[in-house]
Amino acid sequence: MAESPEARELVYLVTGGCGFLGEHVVRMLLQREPRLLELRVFDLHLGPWLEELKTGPVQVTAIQGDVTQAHEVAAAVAGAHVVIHTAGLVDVFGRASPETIYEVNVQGTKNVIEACVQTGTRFLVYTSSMEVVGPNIKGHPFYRGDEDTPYEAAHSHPYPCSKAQAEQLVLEANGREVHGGLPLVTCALRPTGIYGEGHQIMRDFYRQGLRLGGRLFRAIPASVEHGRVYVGNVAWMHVLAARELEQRAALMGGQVYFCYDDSPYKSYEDFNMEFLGPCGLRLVESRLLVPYWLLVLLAALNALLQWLLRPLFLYAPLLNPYTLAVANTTFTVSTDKAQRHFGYVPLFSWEDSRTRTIRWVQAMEGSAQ
Ligand SMILES: NC(=O)c1ccc[n+]([C@@H]2O[C@H](COP(=O)([O-])OP(=O)(O)OC[C@H]3O[C@@H](n4cnc5c(N)ncnc54)[C@H](O)[C@@H]3O)[C@@H](O)[C@H]2O)c1
Ligand SMILES: CC(C)CCC[C@@H](C)[C@H]1CC[C@H]2[C@@H]3[C@H](O)C=C4C[C@@H](O)CC[C@]4(C)[C@H]3CC[C@]12C
Repeated sequence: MAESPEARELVYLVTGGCGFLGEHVVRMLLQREPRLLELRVFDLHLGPWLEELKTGPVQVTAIQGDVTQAHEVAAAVAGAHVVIHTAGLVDVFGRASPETIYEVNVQGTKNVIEACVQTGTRFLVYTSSMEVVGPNIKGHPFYRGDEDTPYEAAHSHPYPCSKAQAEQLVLEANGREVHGGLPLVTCALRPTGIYGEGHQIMRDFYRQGLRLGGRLFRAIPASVEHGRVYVGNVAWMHVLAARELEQRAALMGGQVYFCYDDSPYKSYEDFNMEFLGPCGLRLVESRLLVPYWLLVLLAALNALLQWLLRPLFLYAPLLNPYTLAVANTTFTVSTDKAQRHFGYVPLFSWEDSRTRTIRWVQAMEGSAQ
């Protein structure tokens, strides 16, 4: 006898659903959550691509809203079974003020939690970050660690500080009584550096390489490992975690999970070359040309210029003391906690992830291909 299709009855809300990760989560939910009845996509800026999703069997509701506005969040959350909170201000380049970063990342997360409590939504998955742990300001390496590896998480930059505070709020909210009397169940997912279709920084590196005549110059020693994870696998992990939170509330509630897959351990630049190489760029060894002390000096100069020029215009290059420290400190994870707790196995192999990302770079406007 053919299996009867599962009833469509669940309402999901994805905050930040039009961002790099958010779009992948939205598309993954539509493909892989058969019980979905309505999908609410909440974002400050709605993408035109949402329109094409509105013709399928799931009701896709686009909500233009701001997570810092408690009433807008509460209205969007009301009646949802599950919230996946990916909205955030990802800024390590000094584009936004520290106050704005806290307002969006911390106050925004408080608003999401309070909305769940007030309206009776029981399941909340939060997109945290590896940066909640490190690299720390002391530059200590974190070499293929897991969720229990001891590490001194000392931060000073507003972005990791805000993500750490928000994650803490989400974990503390686990077990709170929501409207209707049942407990809230929360968990936090911590991606390392996400890559894949739509990754703005990969786009920036590619364009920079084209401007430099097809070359990029190595700044970070090849021996420094930087954790990377494919966006499709991060999205899949969110979908699975959200699905399993109800059945495995006692095990998963209040837990953190690193996001991982089979992407190889490499330096930030060598990893990028896995995609940019096949698209015509090459990485020039430049250790003698650009010694590390010069990079530190350039990064400090960029920070000074940013401060001096701020009254006139925003100068926010990729290289600053913080990004240099992150790129130059080994931080990689090796864990199977998500598999043990909720059956996560990467949906995309490394080969798939690589091929998809290369195709996306090749399709970019102005591509060398
Ligand atoms: N990109 C990475 O490598 C990475 C790694 C680890 C964790 N994360 C986390 O993943 C999440 C998504 O990151 P991303 O890389 O997709 O960033 P992104 O900037 O592409 O997406 C963030 C989305 O949030 C929305 N947003 C921002 N402020 C908002 C507000 N006030 N109200 C409503 N929506 C708002 C933006 O419009 C955007 O669509 C973030 O929480 C980030 O901290 C990202
Ligand atoms: C030294 C320069 C030549 C290279 C600069 C690269 C730099 C812009 C990159 C390196 C590492 C990147 C971060 C890392 O992948 C992880 C995260 C966590 C996530 O929560 C937000 C993005 C962030 C901070 C990446 C930003 C870009 C970084 C610093």
